[in-house]
Amino acid sequence: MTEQEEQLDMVSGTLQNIIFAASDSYFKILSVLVEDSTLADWQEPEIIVTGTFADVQEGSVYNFYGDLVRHPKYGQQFKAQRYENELPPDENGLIKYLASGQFKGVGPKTAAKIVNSLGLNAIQLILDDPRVLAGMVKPALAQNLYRTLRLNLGLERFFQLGNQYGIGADLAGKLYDQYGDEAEDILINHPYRFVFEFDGLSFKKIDQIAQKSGFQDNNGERMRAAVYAAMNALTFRQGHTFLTLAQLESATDSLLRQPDIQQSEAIQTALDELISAHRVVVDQQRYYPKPLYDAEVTVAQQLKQLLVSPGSFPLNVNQVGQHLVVPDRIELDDKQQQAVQTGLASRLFVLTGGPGTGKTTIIKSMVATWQKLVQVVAQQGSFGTDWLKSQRVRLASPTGRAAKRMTEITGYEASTIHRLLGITDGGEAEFNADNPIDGGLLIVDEASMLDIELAAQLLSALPKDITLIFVGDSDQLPSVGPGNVLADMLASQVIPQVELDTIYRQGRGSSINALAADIKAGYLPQNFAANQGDRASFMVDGAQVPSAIYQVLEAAFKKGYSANEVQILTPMYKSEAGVNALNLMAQELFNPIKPGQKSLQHGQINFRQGDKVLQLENDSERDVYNGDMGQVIAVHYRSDGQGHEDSLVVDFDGKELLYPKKSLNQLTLAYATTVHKAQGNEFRLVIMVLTDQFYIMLNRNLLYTGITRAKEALIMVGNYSAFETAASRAVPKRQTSLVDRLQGQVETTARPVPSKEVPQNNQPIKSMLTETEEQSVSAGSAGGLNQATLRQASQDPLVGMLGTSPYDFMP
Ligand SMILES: Nc1ncnc2c1ncn2[C@@H]1O[C@H](COP(=O)(O)OP(=O)(O)OP(=O)(O)O)[C@@H](O)[C@H]1O
Repeated sequence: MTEQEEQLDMVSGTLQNIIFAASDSYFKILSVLVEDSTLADWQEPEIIVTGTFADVQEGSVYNFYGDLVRHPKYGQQFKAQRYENELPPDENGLIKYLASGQFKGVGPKTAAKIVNSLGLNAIQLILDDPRVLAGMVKPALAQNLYRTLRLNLGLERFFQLGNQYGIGADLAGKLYDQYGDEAEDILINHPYRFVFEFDGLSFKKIDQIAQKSGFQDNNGERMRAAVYAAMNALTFRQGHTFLTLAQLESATDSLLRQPDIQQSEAIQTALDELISAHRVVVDQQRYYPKPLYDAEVTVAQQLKQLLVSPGSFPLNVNQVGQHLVVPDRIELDDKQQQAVQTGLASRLFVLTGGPGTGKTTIIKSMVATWQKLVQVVAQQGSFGTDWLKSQRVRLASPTGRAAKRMTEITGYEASTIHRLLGITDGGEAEFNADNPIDGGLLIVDEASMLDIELAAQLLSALPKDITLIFVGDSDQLPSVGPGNVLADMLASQVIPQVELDTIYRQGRGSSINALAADIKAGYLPQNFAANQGDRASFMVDGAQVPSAIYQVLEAAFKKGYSANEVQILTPMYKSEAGVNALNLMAQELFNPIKPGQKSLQHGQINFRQGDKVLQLENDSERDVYNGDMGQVIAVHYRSDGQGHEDSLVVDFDGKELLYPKKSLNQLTLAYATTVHKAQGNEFRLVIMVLTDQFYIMLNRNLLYTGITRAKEALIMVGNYSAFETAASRAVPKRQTSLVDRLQGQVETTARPVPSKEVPQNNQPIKSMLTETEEQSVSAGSAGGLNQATLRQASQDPLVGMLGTSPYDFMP
């Protein structure tokens, strides 16, 4: 017992009633009839006990260890940190317990036989090894008794064991869920297995557990686990799909923190063993975690297959051009037109370009043109409605917000990639190679956010003859997970691609796009400090940054901007200019607590109605994903009779979700977020904060991604030197082999397509369009920007909407 434990109070009593049992954890609220306790001034016959409990039985006696706490609404209750099932203290009691009916097939006679033979310690002995029952009862009965005892007592025993190893009940519950009866054996004898199989325990923690069990530093299991853990940590931190031997050695060294001369040899041995066990793949001296290797190979193979697929109705670029549909009476420029034509004439295509260059316009045009082509082909080929359905348009994006925007713009249903593939939270996808999705055209927007594993899942689940188009800005931050899919596809030059580079956005937001272009080129423009119609910079010294941000925020608030329209972006969570501090500052301004208002406290955050919040985890069942933003629309208290627990109701773009208090770790305030979390989102006003404090985080892609989230106005606050450093510093390169694989030896008939050339590849085997059809060409022709298009652009509904300028935000 630790010193801390000795200070815990104890309550012993009969469990009367389980008031609440959470469905997704072992958290329970119990009503207990007190028989004994160390609580000095507890006089009541009953006490409420809360905590993490296994399959506790009403009517059984338990000892609870913990503290008496005062709940703001429910008064005093006992918060248990651990507990034990008090087993009957004498042989008669034990016989009664075993014969109580809980254990099928065990009557008073059998129970007496067991207790007489095994003594008072019978239950422990059976749990340790059910073979002690041999000869006493039939094997089937012995198995059944053992299983029921395990179910009733195994988890409790594991909770206690976990406690000895410093593992909290929550984590112990998760381990037990994953491993069941085996959990105990693994924890004691093979703890390093958790590194490979269990998500939620760090190597350091596992190492501590193993040390308690007597594992030596040079143990082989330990070395293999250390190499693998170091490999995973580094690939995920840096976004690499593979590491060099030197990188791996140094990462393992720093994880073990005991570099000595033997280390390098031990690492090499561990690595060889990991390779034999198919946990690590080595290919041309590049060391990959197996899942990343498999994903990369799958992506390369699938992309190459698409490149040579004939498609369901092959067309050449001219035929597409003749049926081009351009919405909004815009005249596409040459590159834009080339994008639509090449995109739809190829089976695989990548469209890239900065903000305001027309990517969305092209998606709209592609969808409309595709619909038209499908109609024409259906008529010519006398295809029925089934064929038409099979050619339907699918739209997807890595984030919910971007998918919603695609729907609004195209009028077609768009979804997250997770939803498109039916990916559950365990990572299993409903759609895969054996059960592909349907559709003739799939457009994936915000493709810069696609990591190698999600890309592999997506590509594996596509029909072989689909037309696949990726759209994204390769200068934005790469995906959070490993891989560099969009940039690699572009760099490979084997996939038809077009880069749009003329910025069309007029009015508000246009000088932001020009600034983005300069930053992309690696520098801040001369006019950086000079305020423009839609952007301003507010450069101050480090200590003044928070008050400068406050002034800008206050001005935005007074100008009538709602919290949803303003977004503060900053690189990190900590520090006074970090996400956490700025969120509290903005909350006080935009949504201060009112006297008597309901609220829920979680950590440092006090959530209340009206708060802008951010989802931090993927929850595919409820279709809400890491990075989605919503608004708290209600706070419910249990004491009001509303549900079993205090909870929040959050509205995510029309979808209302309930968050019981225990799941509030899935949410945080969203007035300020990191740039990473804001990827795929756009806001009317962005306040971009960079200071020298964030030096290690500063790079071009971060700044570029941050400022291009601003649709109308941008205020930059911080140190000039920080902005300058960010603009000048290229993002660290991710180590991947996708470019090599795409350019590799696998046969492909596709040839690289330089962006300036409209390719004549994918020539149809037999055109399905007749001459007459081809002549009945509709809208759209190549050409530059004319007066009509300029008028169109200036009618952008966002232009001049607020009648404010960044000058209004200056103190
Ligand atoms: N060829 C063109 N002629 C005139 N206006 C155009 C042309 N192409 C696009 N535009 C206009 O430019 C603006 C920006 O285009 P669009 O939204 O398609 O760009 P984007 O690349 O998707 O930008 P973002 O990524 O910032 O959303 C729109 O108002 C659009 O109507």
